[in-house]
Amino acid sequence: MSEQEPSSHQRYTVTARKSSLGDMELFQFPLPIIILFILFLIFLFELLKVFKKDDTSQKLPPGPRKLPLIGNLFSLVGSLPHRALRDLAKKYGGLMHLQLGEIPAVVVSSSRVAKEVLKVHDHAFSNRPELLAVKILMYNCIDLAFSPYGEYWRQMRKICTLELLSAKKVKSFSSIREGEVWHLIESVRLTSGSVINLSEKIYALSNAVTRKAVFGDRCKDQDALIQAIHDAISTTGGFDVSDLFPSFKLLHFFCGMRSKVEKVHQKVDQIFDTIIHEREQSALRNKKNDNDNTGMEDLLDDMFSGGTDTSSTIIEWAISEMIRHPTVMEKAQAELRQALGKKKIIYEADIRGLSYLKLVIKETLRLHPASPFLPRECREQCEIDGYIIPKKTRVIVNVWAIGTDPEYWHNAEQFQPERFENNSIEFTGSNLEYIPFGAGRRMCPGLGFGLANVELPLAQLLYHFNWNLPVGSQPEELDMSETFGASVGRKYDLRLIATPHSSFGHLTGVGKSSSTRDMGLAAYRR
Ligand code: HEM
Repeated sequence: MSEQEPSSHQRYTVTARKSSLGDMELFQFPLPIIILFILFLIFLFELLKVFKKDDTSQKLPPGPRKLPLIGNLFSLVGSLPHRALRDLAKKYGGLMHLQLGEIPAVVVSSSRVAKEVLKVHDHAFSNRPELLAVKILMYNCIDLAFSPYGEYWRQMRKICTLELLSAKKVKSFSSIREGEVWHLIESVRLTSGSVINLSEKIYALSNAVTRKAVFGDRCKDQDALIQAIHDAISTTGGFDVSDLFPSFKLLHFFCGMRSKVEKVHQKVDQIFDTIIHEREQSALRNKKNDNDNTGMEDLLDDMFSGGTDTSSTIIEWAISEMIRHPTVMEKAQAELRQALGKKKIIYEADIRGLSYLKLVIKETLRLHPASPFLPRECREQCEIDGYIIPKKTRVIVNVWAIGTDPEYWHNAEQFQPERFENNSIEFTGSNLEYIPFGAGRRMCPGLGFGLANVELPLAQLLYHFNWNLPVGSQPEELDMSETFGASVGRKYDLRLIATPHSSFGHLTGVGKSSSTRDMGLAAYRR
């Protein structure tokens, strides 16, 4: 051993002395610095976990880098979710992985991947995500739209498609639609050239049709119920704090979502109680009279909440687009006025053969799908495009992004109904580049009813009136901003001036003379 080298005993003593010196120095740091240091270590640890996860889960679809706790939520700030997700998809592709708060999600933004999800692996993606608002409002998700995939859902769906929403049933409501549209036309005509809030009128029409189809004239609280359903729907967009951080119960409390939904639920619940009571009484009376005409109707209550907002939203967007594209409006009006001549009363059968009107509706549904997302959840681990989608991943099919994908659509964001001329693209779920009603097992069963609620009002509004913006506004100035909920509607109400079409002299005076008016309504009540 050389003189300079310490003995093993000396080495031990030096080390021990160093470490005891270190301890002393540590305890000399002020407490806040130590706390900050510990917090920093925790943050670092979390960050490493995220990177490590990214390393080990290479088979997840690509996506932007996730931050601890909030994941990719910051990427959604600043624009509406369907637009923000489309912009992200431009960078990361048609299948993208995101972490939305606590929720792992994949976003589908191309028709090719949509085909994989909604057709090839439809079975694996046929669940719905569990949303707080839906859980509270729909008595723990027992409704058709949000019930988990399984036997219960299958039975409900069968009854609904075969009995409640069959073509025969939809047709049986035609006199309700015809009568209510007559009321709308009358009320617009009476505004005689002043600016009207057309959004309100269209919404009231959809409510009235829904209300009458569901309750007839029996429910006392119809208006309150429809309003409550509207409020309820606005809470089910799926991007609320409570849906992105389901286990942070305290956060739900502070954000007020739970109490808001519970209030709406209480209102709906009270009204349903009254309806059930009334129906029990009526069933008893029917039983006494040996008259069994009850049956399916109770299920309708649950079903029709989907019908009101969607139909009115589509009519609003169709007219907005036509205001911005006057040549389209003129073409649609010319078709109607040519086909209907000078008919006073218009029935659904009269507009069945109109082709341009259908193109206008199709194009509106492409640019403004009432539901911009199909909300799904993965029931079992699945492989798509070589990537793994773990079980329970939330799946967001961006219907709007797919419908405006420039790879499939020429001038994708322009309103051109002619694009549907001479091609076989339909919204029945077989063309995956165009899915406003969804596709696969959970596709919308209310397609027929929904379209019937759009076609007749739109046709009559165009047939009877010419439409203009308030004086001084140019068509291209019409604000087309959107607002996000379960459906994407206009942010600002549509205010227009209606001028009765000049060649309809027969309409002038209708309404002033009650006998003419009654004649019209009687025709609908045939
Ligand atoms: C024209 C208006 C409508 C549009 C654009 C529309 C759109 C949609 C969409 C995109 C879905 C999700 C489909 C999927 O996940 O693949 C859906 C589901 C559904 N829609 Fe509609 N809908 C409309 C009208 C209606 C009407 C009038 C009703 C009922 C009277 C209705 C009842 C339902 C139900 C019950 C579901 C859930 C089906 C299930 O999960 O099995 N919809 N709708």
